[in-house]
Amino acid sequence: MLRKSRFFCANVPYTTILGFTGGIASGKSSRCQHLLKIALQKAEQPNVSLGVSYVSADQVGHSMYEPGKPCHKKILDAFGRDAVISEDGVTIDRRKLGGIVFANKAQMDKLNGILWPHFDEALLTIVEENASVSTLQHGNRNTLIILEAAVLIEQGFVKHCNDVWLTSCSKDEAIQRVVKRNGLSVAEATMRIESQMTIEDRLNFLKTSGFAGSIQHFDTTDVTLEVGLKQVATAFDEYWTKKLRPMCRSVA
Ligand SMILES: CC(C)(COP(=O)(O)OP(=O)(O)OC[C@H]1O[C@@H](n2cnc3c(N)ncnc32)[C@H](O)[C@@H]1O)[C@@H](O)C(=O)NCCC(=O)NCCS
Ligand SMILES: Nc1ncnc2c1ncn2[C@@H]1O[C@H](COP(=O)(O)OP(=O)(O)OP(=O)(O)O)[C@@H](O)[C@H]1O
Repeated sequence: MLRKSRFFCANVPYTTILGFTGGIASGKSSRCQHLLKIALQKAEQPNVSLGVSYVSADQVGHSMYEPGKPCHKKILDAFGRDAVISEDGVTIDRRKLGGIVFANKAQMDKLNGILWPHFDEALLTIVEENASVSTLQHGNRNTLIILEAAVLIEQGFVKHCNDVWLTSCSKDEAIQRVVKRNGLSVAEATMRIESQMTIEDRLNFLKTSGFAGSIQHFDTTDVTLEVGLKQVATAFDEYWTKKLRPMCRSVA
C-alpha cells in the first residue's frame, strides 16, 4: 500500500503534482515539454491564477552527486574512483557509471541504495521552491508541477503525486529508439530497458496500491510524434476542464 504523502507546504497549500513516468525512450520528455507549453498557455487565460513548473527527476538525480555533495564521495567509494571519474578528475562520468549499473542489477541496486534514500527530500525541496516562487513571488493561488521521473514508482515518489500520466512503447520500438539516440548496441539497449518496470507492472501497481489520483496512459509505439503530442493536448484539455480550471479561478 502507498504510504500517505507527507508533502505539505504551509505557504503554498494548493499544489498539484502531476507525475509523468514511463520506460526509457517511451516519449516522456517530448510529451512533458509539450504539456508544459500548453499548461502555460492555459495559465495565461483571463481570471486564472495558476503557476506552472516542470521538474526533471533525472536532473535532480544528477545534481545529487555533484562534487562536494555527500553522494559524490559515497559513489566514488562504492564503485572505485578509477572506474567512474571523468577526465577532469573531479566529476563523476555518467556514461561510465551508466555502463556499470545498466549492465548489472546488483550494481544498479548499489547506486539506488546510495541515492534513493535522499531522493524524496531532494525532489520535495525543488517542488516546494517552485511552488513558493509561484505563490509568494507571482501571487498565484495554485501551482501545477509537472514532474518527469522514469522511476517515479520504483523510487516511491508517486505517493506525493496527485495524478500520474504514463508513456510506454513496445520493447522492440524502445530498443530501436535507444540504439538510434544513444548510439548503444542492441544488447546494451535491451539491458537498460529490462532494468526498469514494464508498463503492465506500473499500471498494476497504480491500480492495486491505493493510489487515489487519476491515471492517463499513452502508448507511443505506433503513433508519430505529431499525433502523440495532439493526444497529450486532448488529455490535458479534459484535465483542465474537469480538475484544474475549477480550482484556479482568480479572486477578483
Ligand atoms: C545511471 C545514470 C548514471 C546514467 O546517466 P545518463 O546521463 O547516462 O542517463 P540519464 O540520467 O539521462 O538517464 C537516462 C534514462 O535512464 C533511466 N534511469 C536512470 N536512472 C535509473 C535507475 N536508477 N533505474 C532505472 N532506470 C534509470 C531513465 O529512463 C532515464 O531517463 C543516471 O541516470 C543516474 O545517476 N541514475 C541514478 C539516479 C536515478 O535514479 N535517476 C532517475 C531519476 S528518474
Ligand atoms: N511517438 C513517437 N514516435 C517516434 N519517435 C518517438 C515518439 N515519441 C518519442 N520518440 C523519439 O524517441 C526518443 C525518446 O523520446 P523522449 O526523449 O521523449 O523519451 P523519454 O521517455 O523521455 O526517454 P528517456 O527517459 O530515455 O530520456 C526521441 O528520440 C524521440 O524523438
